[in-house]
Amino acid sequence: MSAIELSNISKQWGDTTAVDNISFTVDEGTFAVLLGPSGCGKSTSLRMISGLEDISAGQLLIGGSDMTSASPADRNLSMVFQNYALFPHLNVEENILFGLKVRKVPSHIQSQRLAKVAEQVGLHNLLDRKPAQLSGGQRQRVALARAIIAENPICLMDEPLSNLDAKLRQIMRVEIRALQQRLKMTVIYVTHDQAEAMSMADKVILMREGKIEQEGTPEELYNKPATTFAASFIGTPPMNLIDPVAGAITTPLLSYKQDDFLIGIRPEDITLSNDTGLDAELISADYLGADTVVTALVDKQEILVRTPGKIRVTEPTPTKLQWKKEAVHTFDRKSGKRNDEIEALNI
Ligand SMILES: Nc1ncnc2c1ncn2[C@@H]1O[C@H](COP(=O)(O)OP(=O)(O)OP(=O)(O)O)[C@@H](O)[C@H]1O
Repeated sequence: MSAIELSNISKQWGDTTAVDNISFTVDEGTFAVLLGPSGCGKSTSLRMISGLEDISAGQLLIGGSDMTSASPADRNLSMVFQNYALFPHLNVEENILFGLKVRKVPSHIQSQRLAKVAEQVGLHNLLDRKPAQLSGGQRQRVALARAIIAENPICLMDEPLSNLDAKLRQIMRVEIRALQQRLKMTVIYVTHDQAEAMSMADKVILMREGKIEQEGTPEELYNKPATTFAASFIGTPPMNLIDPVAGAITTPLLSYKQDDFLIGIRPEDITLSNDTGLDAELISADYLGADTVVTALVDKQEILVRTPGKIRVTEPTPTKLQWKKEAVHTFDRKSGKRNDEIEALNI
């Protein structure tokens, strides 16, 4: 039985359809990420699961029970928000215990759980502090502690790391994932950051304009993007989408019906060569430390190549691009859908 099951869920505001007939399941103990660009309906979907927003159509099951119209309190979910929603006048301990006090949980149980949770999230030395006396990461931990202490099996998180700097975000990603695995929580986590989704998720649900574009493991989305949208949303830099018949690309990249297809090749799957390959011109380089992302021009199409070490490009430099046949993805030009029937050729 799935922990959460959405069937044909929609959200309508007047003429606006924010969420359009989506269905997915999240198994117990799974870390699921709702991923997609701004405005695609991630937060609305999460808020419908939490009960903070009504469901316009469809059915929501939590632990097998119909919760489509249940009140938020009856759903037994915890929630962590982007702004943490801490009470400024309460100290860390009072913030963490707030929900248990409201529910009149006996005080000896409150103390036991507080000691355990404060240790788990590393707040045991800061229980007397007010939120204003904490760093961003510490505030985030208080919000997490408050969600965990409720001991609800399911936790919903809406962009919980977006107020933190890049370094702390990376640390907290690892912490949240480790905590989720240790406590065997079921998590649904909203983000627009594909790197966050790739590093944390068991299952990614990629949304676009209120619909689900693709769902699967991070590896599935990376290795077999179902559409050009998924291909260009996952990966940094994203997959190159190349028009094989534009301008001077006369090399036969595809075996037939070339003009119906686009080919996709990830920057990390292309190598630069002096001998053989597709003629190109290097026009710029972006040095990242361990590697360099160079921009190569083939006719008028820019193709990004991730190459090890440091490369400098001071003037347009001729080169050749090579890739393996297995690295080529093919997509229908009109629908944008992946089509593995098309045979790509080696370069
Ligand atoms: N209360 C509302 N009334 C009308 N439209 C709304 C309301 N809330 C959200 N929307 C619209 O619904 C769509 C989805 O919004 P939602 O906040 O779910 O997107 P999101 O993917 O979470 O975006 P972001 O990453 O920017 O938070 C957007 O077009 C938004 O403008």
